[in-house]
Amino acid sequence: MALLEVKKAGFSYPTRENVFTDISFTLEKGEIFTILGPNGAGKSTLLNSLANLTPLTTGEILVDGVRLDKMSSRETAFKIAYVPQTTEITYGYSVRDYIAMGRAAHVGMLVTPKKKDYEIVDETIALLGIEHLAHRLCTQISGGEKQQACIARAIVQQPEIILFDEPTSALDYGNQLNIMRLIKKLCGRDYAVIMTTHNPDQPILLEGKAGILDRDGHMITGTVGDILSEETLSAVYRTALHLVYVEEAERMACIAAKI
Ligand SMILES: Nc1ncnc2c1ncn2[C@@H]1O[C@H](COP(=O)(O)OP(=O)(O)OP(=O)(O)O)[C@@H](O)[C@H]1O
Repeated sequence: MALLEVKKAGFSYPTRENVFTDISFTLEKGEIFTILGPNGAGKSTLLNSLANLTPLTTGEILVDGVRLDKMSSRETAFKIAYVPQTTEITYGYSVRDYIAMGRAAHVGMLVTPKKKDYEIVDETIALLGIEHLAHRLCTQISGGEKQQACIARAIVQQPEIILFDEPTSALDYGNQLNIMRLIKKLCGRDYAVIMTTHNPDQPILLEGKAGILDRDGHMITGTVGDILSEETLSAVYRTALHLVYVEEAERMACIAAKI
């Protein structure tokens, strides 16, 4: 039995039918699934369903063989953590206390985290290299720094699957690559990761599985090597793109044609 099984998943909003249809894939511990697709294709909508926030219209999602829509929010929190695209942190918590809130499913909603919980929080702060932010107020940090705090909060939840919605959208280039390295490290620690991105180089760097969602709500899935082609990427982004092997970087790269 797979850790995550998505079977013929489909979703419609009352005002927007078939945002995605007939999506199927599986994910095991330690695997990464990167979702690409143009603006408005339905990537965040799919993640919302995978996070058990919005139920599918058709099909089903199973986690360890249990239907996700039958799980309570606490049961879901033990299995799945979600890092949404934007999080408004309006209260004046310190970054360390905000991250500690990720322990809620373990300690109880209104219970103060214990020493052991703060040890997990501090380990995660060190893992992300954001010690300098720990005692700053969430209301006084930048967008990219908030994104890093949200990622840390998801990790301390100690789920089995982490969903990242464009986790690098607010980050400088160095920190984008740090998050890619962190995601690889998380997979090495047996977390399964699903993330969306607008950067086709990211699935190439991460390897593993990928899905390309098109404007009609259809998704092709497979290994990165199998499904990322110049034809598919150029069609999805409606622009000429090349996949070239870069000797110095020892990898393929997605390069836009001259503009
Ligand atoms: N609450 C809603 N009600 C109706 N339609 C919605 C709602 N939220 C999103 N949509 C529409 O559903 C489609 C998919 O939106 P979604 O945010 O999932 O796309 P996305 O692939 O994540 O886009 P982006 O890359 O721009 O973040 C879009 O056409 C969007 O306008």
